[in-house]
Amino acid sequence: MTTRCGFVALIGEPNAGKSTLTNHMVGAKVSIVTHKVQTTRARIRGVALEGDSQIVFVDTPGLFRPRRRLDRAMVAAAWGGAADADIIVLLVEAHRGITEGVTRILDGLSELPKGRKIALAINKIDKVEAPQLLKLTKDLNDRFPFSETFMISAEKGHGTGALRAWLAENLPEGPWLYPEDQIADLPLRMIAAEVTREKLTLRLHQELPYQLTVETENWEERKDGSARIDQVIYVMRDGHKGIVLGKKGETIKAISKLAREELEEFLGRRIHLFLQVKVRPGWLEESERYSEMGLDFKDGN
Ligand SMILES: Nc1nc2c(ncn2[C@@H]2O[C@H](COP(=O)(O)OP(=O)(O)OP(=O)(O)O)[C@@H](O)[C@H]2O)c(=O)[nH]1
Repeated sequence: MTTRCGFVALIGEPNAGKSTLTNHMVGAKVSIVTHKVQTTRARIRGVALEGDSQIVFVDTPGLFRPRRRLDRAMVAAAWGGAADADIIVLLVEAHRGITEGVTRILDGLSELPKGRKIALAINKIDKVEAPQLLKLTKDLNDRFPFSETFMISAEKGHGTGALRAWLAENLPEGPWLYPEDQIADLPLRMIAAEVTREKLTLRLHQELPYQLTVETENWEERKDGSARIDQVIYVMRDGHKGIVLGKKGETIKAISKLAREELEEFLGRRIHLFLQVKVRPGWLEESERYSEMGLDFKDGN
């Protein structure tokens, strides 16, 4: 049997639907989907199997205009991820069309070395009528020579099968990166951290959630079928620690409960979740943290 395997980078503006598409393709909730933009901080991968192909999805952070240093690292990571991938898929929102952000991404694509397959996926087609969709398809293809165009609804699953099949056929021949029986376990620690970060984000609406990170430090399988998961929530300042903990620890308790419930549902078994809050001043500026968060595409592959 000839196997195929490779990386597929999903790029697009914030909210284009990259996480939704990854989740749909992989069939598990690997990255969080919220209405807030720029939630995808870590480089979360999902692995999909299609026939003899193993498709490793790279869910890049949004390509937006960088401000702080971390933002710049994210944009660089997104382009780095795209440049290293075997196939790039640009997601454009059907109803928003060619925005300034899309124009910037098209310019960026033109600067990448030639020869790589770059597909266009027009997403959220459920929001537009056919004539508008056809015009956008033509306009985008006039601007960039895409290998292929797909019209999809990541949320409803329309057209995603065709995209997946095309990706599977176009990846390079080679051995699978992940043994079949390990695929399910692969991103679990990351998923668990993302679930907790999602609950924190939803609970603490202000600026704060963007200034914290969650790491799964320990994962212990227990004989009774349950699992113990230890996580650390890193914040920037002592004051933030107080906010995350809440009065008499009420906030962290509520977050822990919500995260545990979602994990139990996702994993289908009992979970003992232990959260700790630690202050790590200036982590936003610590460059070594970026690679730990998976922001350097070349690290840890
Ligand atoms: N109507 C419609 N909504 C969609 C579709 N795909 C995604 N969405 C919605 O669009 C929003 C953004 O989707 P995400 O998957 O979080 O977008 P993203 O590109 O990962 O965003 P960032 O992580 O911020 O870069 C969510 O509210 C999704 O439910 C679609 O096909 N149709």
